Amino acid sequence: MSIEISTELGMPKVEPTLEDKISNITHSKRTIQVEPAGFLTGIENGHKRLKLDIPTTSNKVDSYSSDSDTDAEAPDEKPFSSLSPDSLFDEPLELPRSSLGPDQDLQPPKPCKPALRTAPPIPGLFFDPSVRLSDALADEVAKFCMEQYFVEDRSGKRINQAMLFERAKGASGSSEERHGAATGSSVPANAASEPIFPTSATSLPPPLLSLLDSLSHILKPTLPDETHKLLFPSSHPLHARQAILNLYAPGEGISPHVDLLRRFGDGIIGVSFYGGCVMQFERVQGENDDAQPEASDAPTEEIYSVYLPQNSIIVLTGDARYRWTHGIALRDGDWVLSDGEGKGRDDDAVCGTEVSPRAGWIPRSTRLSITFRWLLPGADIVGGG
Ligand SMILES: O=C(O)CCC(=O)C(=O)O
Ligand SMILES: [Fe+2]
Repeated sequence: MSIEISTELGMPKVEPTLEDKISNITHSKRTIQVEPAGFLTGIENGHKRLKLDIPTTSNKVDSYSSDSDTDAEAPDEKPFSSLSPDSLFDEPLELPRSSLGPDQDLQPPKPCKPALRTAPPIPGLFFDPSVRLSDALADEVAKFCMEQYFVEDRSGKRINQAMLFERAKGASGSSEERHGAATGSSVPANAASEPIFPTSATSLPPPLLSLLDSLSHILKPTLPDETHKLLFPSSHPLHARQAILNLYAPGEGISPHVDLLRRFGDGIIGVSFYGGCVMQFERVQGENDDAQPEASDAPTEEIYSVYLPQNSIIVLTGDARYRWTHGIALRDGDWVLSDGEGKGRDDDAVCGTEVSPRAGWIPRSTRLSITFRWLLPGADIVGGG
């Protein structure tokens, strides 16, 4: 079953519940699938899945051909083809806009500042382009996700987002149960006002659990101990994880956002599959200043762009998670500093009509991302009214 949902992209000040999102959205674009793993009561079947078919603007030409460029009510609709409804801004933000037009697909946006290939100096952001999943593991995980979640629905629409949940260990019910296949019937039409998660299935599917296991090993030597512990606690974790899977066609992206403050905790892991893209980080002005108690040394720039190659891993904690937005511009490709360049030096980038000879245009291909986040207490109580 499909449910039409829509969202105002002018973001609400009060964080919406899933029910709010289902009932209030008006401009959204993603066809999403929710794979519940059960921490709400009320639904018997552990394999229900919810598809939310959202009016799409995934066609990049459409997104630029509209004459509503100055439409103040939907300022963020055009530059991005996708918006995770689970990752809304806490405040509206002015979005960067690509200068690409429908006939300029392979033209770089100008003025242009090529993206870095290494981590920018944002506290709490960990990224090392040489630390990657093996091709074999990446292929296995991506293949599983594609076959399991990114199928066409009955109307032929491509699903491009799936959310998977686990249950916190120690919560009532068996924490050891596993569920893999996302098969079964859809939720009832009034799902938005009912608990949508079953009680039986309680964990992420095995390929994602082994991905987490590998990530723990791969990241161990590169992360500070406390960051590694935050992401991969050795004893039972306090919180349940959510995995959000996003599939991007070339030209698609995600609006700059801070992952919901009251729904997700600190410590976010993002993995890129199939293709790379540039992720842009922009310091949040003012609004989230009290989200985290400790202040940090201010980086010199307000905006950084970083190229995330295939099979790479990025970790956001602290400031990077709470005080900086992340987003992916709607573009067919990205200007990226050449290999060996971009060690975080400001003078590597050239702006204006010239682009640094040390930068190259990397066309986008299909990209799958898997993002792991901790669900905060109460974040599982969605849609129950
Ligand atoms: O695709 C990505 O890497 C980012 C996804 C994201 O930020 C989100 O779903 O909140
Ligand atoms: Fe996000």
